[in-house]
Amino acid sequence: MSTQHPVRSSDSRDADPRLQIAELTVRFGGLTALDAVSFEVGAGETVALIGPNGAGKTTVFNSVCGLVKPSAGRVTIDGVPAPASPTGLIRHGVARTLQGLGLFGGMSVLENVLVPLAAPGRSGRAAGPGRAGADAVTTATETLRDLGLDAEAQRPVDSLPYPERKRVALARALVTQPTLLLLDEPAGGLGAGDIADLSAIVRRVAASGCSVLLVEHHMDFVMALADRIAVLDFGRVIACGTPGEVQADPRVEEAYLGVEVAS
Ligand SMILES: Nc1ncnc2c1ncn2[C@@H]1O[C@H](COP(=O)(O)OP(=O)(O)OP(=O)(O)O)[C@@H](O)[C@H]1O
Repeated sequence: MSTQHPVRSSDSRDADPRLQIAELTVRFGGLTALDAVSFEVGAGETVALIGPNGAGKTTVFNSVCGLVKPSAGRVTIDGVPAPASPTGLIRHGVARTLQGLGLFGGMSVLENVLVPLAAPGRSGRAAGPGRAGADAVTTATETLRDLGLDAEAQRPVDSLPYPERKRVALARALVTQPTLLLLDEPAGGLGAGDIADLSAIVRRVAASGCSVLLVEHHMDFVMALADRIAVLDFGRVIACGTPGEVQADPRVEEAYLGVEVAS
C-alpha cells in the first residue's frame, strides 16, 4: 500500500480514469482542508473515502462538484476539468446525493425524481432539454421501479419513512444515468436490512459501468462494498488500497479505526 498515490486497481480499465484528483489542495483562509490529495476512480470502480470528522471528505466532494475552488491541483472527469455548474455536471455524467437528502418535501416522489430531468441534459442521455415530458416520466418511473419505489410514486415525499426518502434521493441521482455517482453517507441512519438493499443497488450500478465515490462512516458497509479505499486525515491521504490493505494499516487504525498502535 502507498500513501499520496492514485487509488487504482492494477487491471485499470480506462486510459483516462473516470475521476482523477491530482495534488488537490484547498485552503480556507489559514486552514488547509486538503493537502495535495491524489486518487483516481476508474470506470465501474467503487472507491470509498473515509476518515475522521473534519478530515476533508466533504471538501473533496465539493471540489469535484465545483462548489469549492482548488488552491492548487486539479480535478478531471474523463480527462477534462470538472464542470462548475449543476447542469454542467449532469451533462458530464456526474450525480451526487447529499447527507441532508435535499428533497422537496411537499412534492411527490415522482416530482422529486423528475427535477434533474428538467435541467439541460447530456446529448444521447435520457436527461435533456426536450425530455421533461412523457419521456422523462417514463425514465423516472423506470428508475423508481428499479429501486422498488414505484408504488410510492404519487405520495408526498415527506410522508415516507427515512429509509425510503433516502432511496428517493438515490433515485433522483440515478435518473440522470450518471457515469460518476457521488454518495455522501448513503448508509447513515439505515438499519441492517436497508443497508443490505443499498449494497445490492450500488453493486448493480457499478456493474453497469458507473463509477462510484462514496463517503461513509459505516465501516462494515464500506469494507464489503468498496474496491478501493482512500483514508483522509487532516486533509492528507494517509493510506489507500483494498479494504484488506487499509484495514491492516496501522496508520489507519491509529487515525481512524481507533486501535492504538505501538510507535
Ligand atoms: N467553507 C468552509 N470554510 C472554512 N472552513 C471549512 C469550510 N468547509 C470546511 N471547512 C473546514 O475544512 C475541514 C474539512 O472539512 P470537511 O467538511 O471537508 O470534513 P469531513 O471529513 O467531511 O468531516 P465530516 O465527517 O464531519 O463531515 C474542517 O476543518 C472544516 O471545519
